[in-house]
Parts: sequence; C-alpha cells; structure tokens
Amino acid sequence: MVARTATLSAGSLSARAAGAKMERMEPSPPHAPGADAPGSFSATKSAKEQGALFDPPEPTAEEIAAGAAMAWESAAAEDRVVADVVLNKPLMDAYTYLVPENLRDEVVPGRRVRVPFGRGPRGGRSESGFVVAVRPVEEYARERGAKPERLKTIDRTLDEAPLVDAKMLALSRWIAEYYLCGWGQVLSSIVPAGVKRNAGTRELVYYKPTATGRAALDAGSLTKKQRAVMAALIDAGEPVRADYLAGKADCGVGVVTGLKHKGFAEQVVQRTDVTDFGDVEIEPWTELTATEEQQAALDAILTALREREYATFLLHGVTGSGKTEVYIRAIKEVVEYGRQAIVLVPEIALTPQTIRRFRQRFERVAVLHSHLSDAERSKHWRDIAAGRVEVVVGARSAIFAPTTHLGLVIIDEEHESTFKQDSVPRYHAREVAEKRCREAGVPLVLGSATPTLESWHAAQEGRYRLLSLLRRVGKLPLPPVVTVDVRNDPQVRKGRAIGRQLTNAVKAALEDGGQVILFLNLRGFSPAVWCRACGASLKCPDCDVSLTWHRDKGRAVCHSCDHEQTVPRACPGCGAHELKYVGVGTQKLEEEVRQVFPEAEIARMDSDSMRKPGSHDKVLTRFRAGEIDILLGTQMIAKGLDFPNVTLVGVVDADTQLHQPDPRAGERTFQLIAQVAGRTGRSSRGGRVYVQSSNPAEPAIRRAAGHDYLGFVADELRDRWDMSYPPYRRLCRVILRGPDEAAVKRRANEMANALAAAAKAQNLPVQILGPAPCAVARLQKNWRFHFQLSGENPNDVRTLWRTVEPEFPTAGDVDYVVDMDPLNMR
Ligand SMILES: Nc1ncnc2c1ncn2[C@@H]1O[C@H](COP(=O)(O)OP(=O)(O)OP(=O)(O)O)[C@@H](O)[C@H]1O
Ligand SMILES: [Zn+2]
Repeated sequence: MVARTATLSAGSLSARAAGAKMERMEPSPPHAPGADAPGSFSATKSAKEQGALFDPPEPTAEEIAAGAAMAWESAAAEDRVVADVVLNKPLMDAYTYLVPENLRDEVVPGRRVRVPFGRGPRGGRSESGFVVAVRPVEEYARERGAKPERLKTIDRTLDEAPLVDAKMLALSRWIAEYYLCGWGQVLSSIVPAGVKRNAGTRELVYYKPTATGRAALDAGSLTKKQRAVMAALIDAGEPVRADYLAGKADCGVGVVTGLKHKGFAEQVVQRTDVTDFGDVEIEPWTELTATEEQQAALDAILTALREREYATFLLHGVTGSGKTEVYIRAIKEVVEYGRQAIVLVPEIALTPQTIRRFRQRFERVAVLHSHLSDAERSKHWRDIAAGRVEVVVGARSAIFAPTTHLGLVIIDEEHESTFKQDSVPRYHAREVAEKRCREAGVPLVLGSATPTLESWHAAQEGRYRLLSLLRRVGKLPLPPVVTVDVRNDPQVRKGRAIGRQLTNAVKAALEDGGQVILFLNLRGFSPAVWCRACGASLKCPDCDVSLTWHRDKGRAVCHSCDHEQTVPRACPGCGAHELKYVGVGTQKLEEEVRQVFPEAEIARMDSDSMRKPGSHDKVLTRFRAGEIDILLGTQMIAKGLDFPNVTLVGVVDADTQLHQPDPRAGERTFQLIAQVAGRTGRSSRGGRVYVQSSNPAEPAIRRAAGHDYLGFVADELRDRWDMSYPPYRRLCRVILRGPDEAAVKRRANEMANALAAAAKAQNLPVQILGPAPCAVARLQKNWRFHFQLSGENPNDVRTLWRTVEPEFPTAGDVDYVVDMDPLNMR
C-alpha cells in the first residue's frame, strides 16, 4: 500500500510503516483485470479496472462530450467524494468507489460497506469491505489520471457505525504490510464475527408521546383506556415499550398501537443488549507488601507510565517470583488515570483462577476467551469501546480490544508460541502490541520466567528494558531438581513410564500429605504402532505422521488431521503379524499410576479428557481443595498453576520436544522443564523435581535442572548465531502444498529461483534457504515443500517478497502460504 491510497485516516503511517524501500515498488506491476490473485503492491485500483471485461461498451466521443463529461463536471461541482475500500482478500490494494450522495454522511473510514466487485455486466459479485479512506473525487482523478465516472458506486453501508477507529485502521494496515497479507484480511479477522453481526443486540420498538397526543389528552378527547396509556407514556419521561404501557394502563397493547395510528404516539427503534452476565463470587483481598524486587520493577514501569512514554519492559521473573502482583499494581495506576489496560495470557491460562485474581482487584474486567458466544464477545467489545471496562484479560486476539484510552499492555508468559496466530494474518501478539503501544505512547510489559531468545536479545541490545525478579516471594528457594538417566532404569527398561527413583519420590510425597504433578507432553495411549518385523510404524494415510493409539476409543488417531482408524492385524508394509504399541502417552501413564498408587486420587488433564468447557476448571478446583493427590497431564498443567501443597513434580519424559526437527527444540525443552518445575516449592512445605531423560547431558535439560536461564541463553544464542538463525536473522517461510508432489516441488523451485535472482538483481542481502520437503512432508493429502527467506533486516525480506509475489498467483493445484517470523516449522 502506498501513501496515496490512505489520505484521511491512515495517511500518517504510510511511509514509516512501509519503510522507505517499499516506495520503490511503484509504479504498480500489471494486474489481471478482475482476477482475485494475490495483490500487487500497487496503488489503488478503480473498481472498473478490475471488472472491466464485461462492462457496457465504451461511450462514444459524443456521448462523453454530452453525458459522461457532464457527469464528471457535475460530480466535481457537487463536491463528490470517493471511498477506498479493502476487501477480505490477499490484496494490499484498496479499491476506489464513488460514494452516492445519499450515503455521504454514512461512508466514513472504519465502516463496512457492500460494493460490487469483479467482472460481470452488473459489476460482478457483491462483497463487503472496510472503508479505509474517503477523499474528494478530484484528488482521485488527479492522482490516477482517470475519469471518476468510470468508478463503480458503493451499494450500501453495513453496521450502524464504524467498527474500527483510525488507530485500528492504521494498526491493521501495518499488520498487513508486516505479515505480508491483505489489509482487508486483517480487518475482517480482528473484528469478531459477533460484532459484525451485532450479535447479542436486538432492535426493540419503544413509544413516546407526540405533541398532538399531549394536546388530545389535555383536551379530554381520548377514551378512558387511551387516557391511561397516554398518561403512562408522559409519566415515563423516556421512550417505553408497549407491553410496559399496557401493564401500566391495564389494557391490551392494541390501545398503544391505536394511539400510534392516530398520531398521538410515535415509535422509536433502539438497539439493546440482550445478554446479561452473572457476577462471579470474589473472595476479599488483603494487600500484600511488595518485595524489594517487585517494587523496583514496578517503579520502572510507573515512571514510564507517568511520563506517557512508550517502552517495552522484559520482566524476567523466576517461577513464583510474583510477576502478577507487579502487573496488577501497574494496572491500578493506569485505572486511576481513567485509562485501560490489556493483559494477554495464553489461552490455557485463562482459568477462573487467573480471572479471579483480576476480578478481586478491579471492578470492571472483561475476559475474552475462546468459549465466549458471539453475543458475549460482541457485548464485551461494545463495553470496551464505550470505555466501560478497566481491564481486558484475554488470549492473543485481545490485543485488538477497542479500548478508548489505552494505558498499558501486559503479555504474561511471553514465551508461549500461541501468541503467534497460525492462520492469516499470521501475526505475533508481541509485535502487534509493540506497535500499538508505540503509537499510543504507553508501556508494554512482557513477563516470563523463560523469555524467548528474541526478547532476551532485544533486552541485551537495549531495545527492551530488562527488569529482573531473581528470587521467589517469601524467600522461598527454587526447588532442587534431580535429573534421572532412565537408560539404566530397570522399570523403564521393562516399558514402564515411571522409573524407580520417581516412583519412590511419589510414594514419599504422598505419605507426607503432599500433592504430585506428573507431566508428559504426549496425549493418547501409545504414540506409535510399530512393526517388530520391518521396523515401520503405522502412518496416517493422508499425512506423513505416525498414528497414536487411543485405547479408550480402540482406534489409531492422527494428531495432525484427526483421521481415525482401526489397527490392522498385519503390518501394511510387510504383512507380518508383529504390530506392537510402543511408547507412553498420558492415557497409559494414567493407567500405570493407578496400578502403582491404587490408594491415590488421580486426575488426567489433556485435550482428550478436557473436551467439555469448564472441565479444566473443575479439576483445578478439586486439586486446590486437596481432593486430588496426583494430577497428570500435558502442557495444560505445566504453566501458571500456583498450588502451595504440590511438593513433587515429575517430568516423565524430558526428551519429547528435543527430537523435533525444529531449531527451537532446545529452547522449548528448556522452557517446558523450567515452567513445570516451577509448579512446586511454592510454600514453606518445599518441593522437589524429578526429570526423567535419556539425554541428561543435553544442555537444555542440564540448564533447566540447574535453574540456569542465563547459562542456557548464553549457549543457545551462540548456537543461533552460528546457525544464522533468529534472533540474529529474520525469516519468512513459504510453504507450498498440493496433491501432486512433483508439481509442488517444481513450483517451489521456480519461486525460490525467482526470489534468488531478484535478490541478486536488486542487491538485497536476503538468502533463500531451500526449497526442501517440510518436516511433515505430507499433510491432509497434500504434499508440502518449503523454503525460507533469511535476512538481517525484516524490511529487506518483505521488500524482496513483495517485488516477486505478483509473479506467483496461486494457480492450479499448488497453493502456498507465507509466514513472516515463523514459529511453527513443521
Ligand atoms: N509481595 C508478596 N507478598 C506475599 N505474597 C506474594 C507477593 N507477591 C506475590 N505473592 C504470592 O506469590 C505467589 C506467586 O505469585 P505469582 O503467581 O504472581 O508468581 P509468578 O511470578 O507469576 O509465577 P509463575 O511464573 O510461576 O506463574 C502467589 O500466590 C501470589 O499471591
Ligand atoms: Zn493425518
């Protein structure tokens, strides 16, 4: 998008956001008329241009002289305007439409409209899009050298008011540029569906008296019932419903409509919320005295707040160091100023426990989680936009909450990869938050016990300000961690999940009245079905993924596409009757734990056992109440939980992440172990951790066992530098997919070659890595290849992609996606 499209609303950001290099891309490359191909990075197009093919014949010279030119002149004379509209398509372009006179006041930036789009005698299909700018028709004519009478006209406006403000328009445009997708795609993704449909509201009809009605009452010309209704209507002092009046006057609603027909009362239509939220029960709160470290961190944040200054703080606080208390106190101050705070947490941390912590301390908290109905979400959105909310707590997309006076953004557990969206727009909430806070001039706080290397590096470079909480609250020590090498464990060698040392530790903890958390990041019963004869494992027919045995269902399941099947008697590869279930998932672990500790109350928490909304909370509540002795599960139990009576944590298999074909495998392993280890030793009862591994010398495991984040990042940063990997380089991953392996491969090669050639021609320091088959080479019947663009400067990477992109329309059977700053490497 170049500067000239956005004049009224988003004009200010163009050059800065796009980066000076983007400007080089003008003039726009040719664009097929009417094609929905990925957009060129060009200027605005007229709707006529993109749909010109079957439009009525060109007017003759006379016609132009007599009619069209007249229209143009009169258009100018009438001071007409055009609107730039972005559609939900992978296009950076906005399309320009004439604004009909009757919609002049309604068509404003941020509002949705319906417009004709594409080919066809009537101007093609009708599409909805967002107005991003409105400007005088002369400006369009001057800039495009085109005649505005060739423009198509906006059909109608949608919604009752703009759905996004100028700031959100600017932010969404920045996201489109940064993440290489369409502006309209970003807008339609960040405004919740319920808001677009106005879910949870209803148009209700109210009545109010007219002057003639009042006069008629005074003149005594009404029947008894009419008088009673009229009196009630005047008494009410505001528009009221017919059934209310009927009740007051003790008559039927027919009397009310009768008054309306006579002109004595008139109707008013108002939109009203129909949702109602019950209050949650809140325990009273006793103030804590901040620790010295907490106070120091808070002071730094408050200074930035008071000076209305943008800064990103990286709050590195070990598990149990009281990060949340720092957030809450900073928010207190923001709320006192009459501003709002947004707190992002990973979806699985959006438990009632977390929510209660905020509701205890603030009056008006909106919680945005994925189980909300459209109506609830839309109600929150309206409350936030009306300034009725102090604190917004939510998962990734809450970063788009339409706060009126944003004062602070907090991202808790900033290392969580769920802050990056896995579909278009593939944004990372941290980057978006940074941009939003910078524009608003407010601080951003990123908190974690195990910050990402990206954030740590930014702090080292001085782009973020580091705040450290190196000690736990109450001078509690971090729990001692024992790494158990399971290669020689007799029980593990027999196929059991829990080795001798961990078994004894669980026994001791239970005898002591403590509670136990057992962590295993593999769901299902056995993660593989393996043929003893040929060594192959049973694969999904549609994906290059081993099937996981789910004994409760009696089926083998693909965790990538959810394909399910029975297990054949004979190996499909060699025909031998030697298929065997290998490895341990959470279901098998549960069975084993029940056998070994028959007296203990046990609960399993993974996405299979927690399908019902609310079940997660139910288990955590029981665990807190001491009704569960052993809680076992996947990463669902690894984060954020604060249970003082947990005296033992067992990491059943520390190696599950280690073998992933992903350069962040070490980082993820470290983070998971450190996080889950942090669930114990959170009270004076103390606690210990057992980490079972077959690779105990692996740095990620060794460092996590030693609570040595600093040592880990030092090692890992060195490796990343050697590998030319983030945070030292910025990557953009292009994934191609299609049913024909050779075609996908050919296309990947063509694209990679074209990019390499363009990089050379333009002298852009960007390397092309690959192409190669993806780690999951086949997914849902599609073959997958990928390559990466790698550069030190993300602008170079984007510039290169945008220049070459128009050569790659998604055509035929090969489809592709572009992922800037990818986290998922599968
Ligand atoms: N200053 C304080 N005095 C007493 N208790 C505190 C103080 N600050 C926090 N706490 C308590 O300490 C416990 C741990 O705090 P919190 O959960 O915020 O830690 P955290 O840093 O977020 O840990 P994690 O990263 O493990 O989730 C909580 O129960 C909290 O109420
Ligand atoms: Zn599959």
